[in-house]
Amino acid sequence: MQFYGTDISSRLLLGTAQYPSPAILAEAVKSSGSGIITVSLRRESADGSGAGFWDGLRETGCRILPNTAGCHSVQEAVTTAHMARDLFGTPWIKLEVIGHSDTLQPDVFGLVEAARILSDEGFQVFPYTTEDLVVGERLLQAGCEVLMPWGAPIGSGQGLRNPDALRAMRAHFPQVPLIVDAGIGRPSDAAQAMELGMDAVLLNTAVAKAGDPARMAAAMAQAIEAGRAGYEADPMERRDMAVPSTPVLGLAEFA
Ligand SMILES: CC(=O)[C@@H](O)[C@H](O)COP(=O)(O)O
Repeated sequence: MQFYGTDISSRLLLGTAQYPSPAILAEAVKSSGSGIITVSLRRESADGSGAGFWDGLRETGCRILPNTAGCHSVQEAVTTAHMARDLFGTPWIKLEVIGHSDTLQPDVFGLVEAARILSDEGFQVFPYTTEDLVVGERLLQAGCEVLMPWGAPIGSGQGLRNPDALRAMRAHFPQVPLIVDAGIGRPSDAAQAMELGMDAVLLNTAVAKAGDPARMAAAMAQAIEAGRAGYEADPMERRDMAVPSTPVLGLAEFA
């Protein structure tokens, strides 16, 4: 599996915010087996006081996917992406343009605009979007080669709110890498996303806020692997009626 031509070692992308300590974050990253971690430039200080934190992230050996979390306008997101490229030396950017402070849902109009600007400038954009197919198409036209539909509002831990729409997305964009981003609460949510045919899952709060983040990170990784294996194994169709699973041949008959 590749994102923008880069081979991906794990289908779990991990967020780095809200951990009780940098040491616990490092432990969680290690036990997740994740090869990609995402970091918010707006949430960490850009004046140099965040430098130790960013150095710690680099030491994990993971590829860094900077994000524009907290940006509410196209201009803010584009400027933040420029800072991220300077700081981390990567063309990758997880693009968030937030449209609503309560739901933290994407402003899909601003998102498409920002995606076009950044793609034209050579960025490889990972857009945090809704499951809307038309928006997905516009993002691809804007230059995105990956889509990141939300599972549920960021930080809510609600699990997949609209699995049917994610299934439709998979069918509509069979060749596009799809990463469910946000709202995962439990390993079963992550497994469900993978069973729907998603290529990867990005999550943060579920691990950072778990009682034992390292253990939860490992559980998420296992769930993602199991869900993917289940998808690839081509599950049986659901049936409306019972169908006996044990043969009746050879049973004794009583007159
Ligand atoms: C870290 C990050 O990028 C978040 O904005 C992301 O969307 C994850 O959401 P959860 O915290 O709900 O997993």
